[in-house]
Amino acid sequence: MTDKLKPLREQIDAVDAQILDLLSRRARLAQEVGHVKAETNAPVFRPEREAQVLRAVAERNPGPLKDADVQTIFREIMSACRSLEKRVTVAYLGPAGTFSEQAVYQQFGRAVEGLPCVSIDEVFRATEAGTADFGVVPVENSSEGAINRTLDLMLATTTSISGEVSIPVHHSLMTKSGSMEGVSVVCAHSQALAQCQVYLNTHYPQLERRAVASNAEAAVMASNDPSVAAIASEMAGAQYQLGVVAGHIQDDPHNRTRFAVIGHLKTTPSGQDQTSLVLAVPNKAGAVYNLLAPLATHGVSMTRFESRPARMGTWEYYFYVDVEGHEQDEPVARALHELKDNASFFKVLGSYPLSL
Ligand SMILES: O=C(O)C(=O)C[C@]1(C(=O)O)C=C[C@@H](O)C=C1
Repeated sequence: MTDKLKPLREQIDAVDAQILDLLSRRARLAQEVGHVKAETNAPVFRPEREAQVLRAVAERNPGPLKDADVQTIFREIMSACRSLEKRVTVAYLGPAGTFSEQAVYQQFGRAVEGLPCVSIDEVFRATEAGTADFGVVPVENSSEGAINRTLDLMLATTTSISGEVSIPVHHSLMTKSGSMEGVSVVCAHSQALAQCQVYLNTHYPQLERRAVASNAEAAVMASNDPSVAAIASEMAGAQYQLGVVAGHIQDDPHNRTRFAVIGHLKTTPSGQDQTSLVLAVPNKAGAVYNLLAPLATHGVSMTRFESRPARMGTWEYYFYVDVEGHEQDEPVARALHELKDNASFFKVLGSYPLSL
């Protein structure tokens, strides 16, 4: 067996040496890009370029590695190269171990400075103030719908959206001991409790359910108190040394959360983009129909439509609309121009690459 392995391992060593040489060459090129950018004060993080690189890698992938795995490797390569130009700071809803932190790594790779914040408001504040270069905030969950606080703050602040990340959300029930003996309360973020209600009703109907600020906070509580069970990601459980009682307990096995990357960057078209808008119309019959007509006229697809009360006591609404394409793409630009004329309020939240 060893005789057969030896020559194969020698070949792997030789390939690794080549990979390392190529990586160093790539890193030096990124450093040069960094110098050029520094001269013109150009932004280091370019999500549209990174999306193009990752799409090209998947298209060129000859196998046998899976496209998603090759993309993960290249995301980390770009992350490390980018950090030679500048290590970007990204604010997210903490503490460490939340799905928001996972979303940060999914978008930026591991070579970033994560800035855990206590609330979604704080993520917006840190990003607006420039304490963080970017922020990552939850926008919607496939089972529970929109995260209203995020929608309200997108309307109210000067940040724009420069990317989106969608991640699978799998919840586990965890305790300090890995068993449910002596447990009287289960803690989690209210969204997670809602996403696991069928499981909890079936298996633990007698347990008190307590909503806390985040699933990671629930994990911290469970790590300090054997009477507390937490619902959180296994990543959070591992971070706080919890034992898993049951995994994948969310009612919807395909449960996902979409996150937005917010900042001050305006991205240029990547070829496969989406544009997010907030609109309002005067409260009269047919107004919403007329508002959206330009999208159909110019063949622009709407992928999301969400309404939020304007909170002025007048039964007026803001509409959060996502359309396919970049605001600089000709049909989108035309449609937006006409939409703006029909709307009593119009704000482009951002155009950004579709998540992979
Ligand atoms: O092409 C650039 O603008 C780079 O800075 C290089 C690079 C990369 O490593 O490929 C790194 C960071 C950017 O976000 C995009 C790409």
